[in-house]
Amino acid sequence: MRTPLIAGNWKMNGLSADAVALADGVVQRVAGLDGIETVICPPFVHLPGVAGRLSDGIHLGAQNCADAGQGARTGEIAADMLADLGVRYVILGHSERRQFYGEDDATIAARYAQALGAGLRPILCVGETLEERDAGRTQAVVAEQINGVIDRLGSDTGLGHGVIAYEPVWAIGTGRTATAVQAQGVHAFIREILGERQPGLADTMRLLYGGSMKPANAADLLAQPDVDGGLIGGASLDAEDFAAICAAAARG
Ligand SMILES: O=C[C@H](O)COP(=O)(O)O
Repeated sequence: MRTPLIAGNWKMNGLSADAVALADGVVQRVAGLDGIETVICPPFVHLPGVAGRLSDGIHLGAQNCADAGQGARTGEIAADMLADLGVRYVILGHSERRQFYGEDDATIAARYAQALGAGLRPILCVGETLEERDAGRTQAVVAEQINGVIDRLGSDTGLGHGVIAYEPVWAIGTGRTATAVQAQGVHAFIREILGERQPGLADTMRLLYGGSMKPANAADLLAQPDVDGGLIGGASLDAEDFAAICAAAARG
């Protein structure tokens, strides 16, 4: 039995007062929901402010962590610094990091290893561009992204207690969502990869869908057998919308 997980990725939005108000709005609406886990991932600078507002079952997440331990890495944040603030989850390999900051499988794997080492739960993002989907390369791209991390982590640790988020790049912030059937197809494929590479995790690892998930389409997506939750961008900036998605996950 996989507990549904709904994670809100606030991306680079909000000043400190906005972050606290949004966290309060989420806690107020989500705290009573049973049977789901909720994570909110504010920008780094808002982590301490938001940490003090959360209640049981609502965890703190970060949007990245460094690919090395503390030291000479200007502008980076080490995984143990995040753990020290009460962060439990960390998003890694988001397509915006891959696209705008050139993060590749090697750096993502190094970040993943750092996160596991600090006791954080990585949320590894994978997904194809529209061009890749149109060229029939969705499975190849997703497999390459997952295997690229597993190969570098080595068999001792593997993906550990992480989570995978399937986020088709063409659905992120575009209002264009993968259909429930498309999402389920890729999630089932990811489970096949896990079955081959990390058999112990194939049934237990949670697979999130991300890409224009909203209250209107959440129930349909979350009803799919291999969709165990969502990684929510735009809709996580509205406490009511985010709570409605959490409620759909709790009902499903
Ligand atoms: O991390 C979240 C994803 O990028 C999805 O963003 P979105 O819900 O705004 O499409």
